[in-house]
Amino acid sequence: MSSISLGSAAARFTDCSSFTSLSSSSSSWKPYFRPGAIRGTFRRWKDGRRRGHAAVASAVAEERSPATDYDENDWKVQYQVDFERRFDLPHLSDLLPEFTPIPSTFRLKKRSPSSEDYVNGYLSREQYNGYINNDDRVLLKVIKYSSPASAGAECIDPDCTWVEQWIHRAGPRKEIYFRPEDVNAAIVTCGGLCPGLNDVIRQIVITLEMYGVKNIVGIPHGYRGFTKEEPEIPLSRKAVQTIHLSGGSILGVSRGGPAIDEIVDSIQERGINMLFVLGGDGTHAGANAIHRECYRRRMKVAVVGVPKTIDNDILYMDRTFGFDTAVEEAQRAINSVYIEAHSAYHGIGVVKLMGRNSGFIAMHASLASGQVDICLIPEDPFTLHGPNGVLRHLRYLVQTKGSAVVCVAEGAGQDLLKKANGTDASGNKILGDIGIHIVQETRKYFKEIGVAADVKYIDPTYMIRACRANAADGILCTVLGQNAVHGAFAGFSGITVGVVNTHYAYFPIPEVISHPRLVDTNSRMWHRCLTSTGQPDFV
Ligand SMILES: Nc1ncnc2c1ncn2[C@@H]1O[C@H](COP(=O)(O)OP(=O)(O)OP(=O)(O)O)[C@@H](O)[C@H]1O
Ligand SMILES: O=P(O)(O)OC[C@H]1O[C@](O)(CO)[C@@H](O)[C@@H]1O
Ligand SMILES: [Mg+2]
Repeated sequence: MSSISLGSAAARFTDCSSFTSLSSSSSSWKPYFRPGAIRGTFRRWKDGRRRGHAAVASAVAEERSPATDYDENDWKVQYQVDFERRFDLPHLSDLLPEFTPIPSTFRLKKRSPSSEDYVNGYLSREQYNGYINNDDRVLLKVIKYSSPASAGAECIDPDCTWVEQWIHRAGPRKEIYFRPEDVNAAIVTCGGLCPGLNDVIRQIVITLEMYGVKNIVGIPHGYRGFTKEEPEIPLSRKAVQTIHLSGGSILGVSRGGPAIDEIVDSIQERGINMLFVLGGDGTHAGANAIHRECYRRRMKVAVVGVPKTIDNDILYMDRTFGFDTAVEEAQRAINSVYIEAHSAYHGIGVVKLMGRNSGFIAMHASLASGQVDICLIPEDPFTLHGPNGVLRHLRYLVQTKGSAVVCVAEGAGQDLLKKANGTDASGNKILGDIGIHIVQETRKYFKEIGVAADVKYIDPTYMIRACRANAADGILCTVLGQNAVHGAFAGFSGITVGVVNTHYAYFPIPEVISHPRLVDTNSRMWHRCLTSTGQPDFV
């Protein structure tokens, strides 16, 4: 375990000279958040003291005015503080305030800065090397609603139609909380496979080495690798140089595994002080529990996640790595099933795609291919039988167009299947096979009505997941991997990294896994998909 000294948490927050109080400008602005407003609570109050947002929050909770600056606008402060508190990042110096940071060892420029490169104790702009300030924010959301009613719960003020939300920007900080020579970094990949896992592993290793880290290991087969018998896998730039050229994870994956206590015991015994966790919602729940247990034991361990899921079901992010590749591969399967169906007499092609809770892959692949007549997702219930059912529409399609293609997400229509399939080792519900069910019911239905139908079925799910990342995902993985390392060196723990409005941001883990991100069936995108397929309502 490393043990450099860290400074007070306040050292993380920088100059506040540009802060404008909320009330001083409140008459001229409507938004809940505006650039700088979120940062405001970290800054100087009217009494000249600096306080963090926690002080504002407790003052608001006690119905005191936190500072005269905030007097007239309690609802704004409350909402702002709530939002800001939710998205504030846990930092090791919150736990161990005695530690002070050191200048970053991550340099993009060849030349190290000399004393002339510093102005008032800070690196001059030229020497800044693209470092990110802890006060920098990325726009999560800005919406100008047409009426307060359509803004809904996001606007507390009855007149408000404007919502802005800002979150922490990812990237290298000019001060770091670990000496590279003290770092023992470990990487673990959990859950199911996903295109790009090797790309992220590779980039984490490369970036760690750029900071000067020598001790990097991989934990084999997910959290299961934290048992005593499992030896670590040594990692270096040389070892990972070409791993991104194939799919899967060189470390292996698994579901289930040891209890959090046992994992943290193992982290302690192995002396790991930076843990990079690649996985989905379950993995992140585990990562957060590990972070909290390390915190409880006062262990200086930075736990940083990188969300992995082809399902794209993580909140707030533009997309998760692997999703783009999955959509591209899914299109190939749709094209094959289309050709089969189109070439047969009264051909019906059914393709099942992944998507446990969320139909993003099915929706996007249907939109991309333009060959799908019926897209079925978990978020939009449907019936197979009856006058408004899928089967009646299939009959109409084969009799008018000659063929039809159905694209179904694996989590769709689970209410139509027999219940109680149990759970997997991680506690996830085992889904019934909706693809097979649709095929069987279609064959039965056409036989019963005496209309010929040639039903073909493709289940490409594991082929899609085992692919190597495409170019877009390759870039995403690279940037996420780098930012994961920057986050750990910056001293954050219990965080994860994602792309938001094309910028990269850090999130506290609980915020992104509070529930799965779902396709909004009132969204324009789902309506576009329905326009493209031409399917009616199936209820
Ligand atoms: N709530 C939880 N708390 C602690 N650990 C968890 C929790 N949920 C899952 N895990 C652990 O996280 C690991 C991965 O979980 P899971 O199998 O659900 O995959 P996932 O990360 O959600 O990825 P995928 O997208 O492939 O489903 C498992 O080892 C599991 O034991
Ligand atoms: O068969 P496995 O490995 O349990 O994984 C299946 C699950 O993994 C995912 O791809 C990712 O969560 C889901 O869509 C799917 O239900
Ligand atoms: Mg999951």
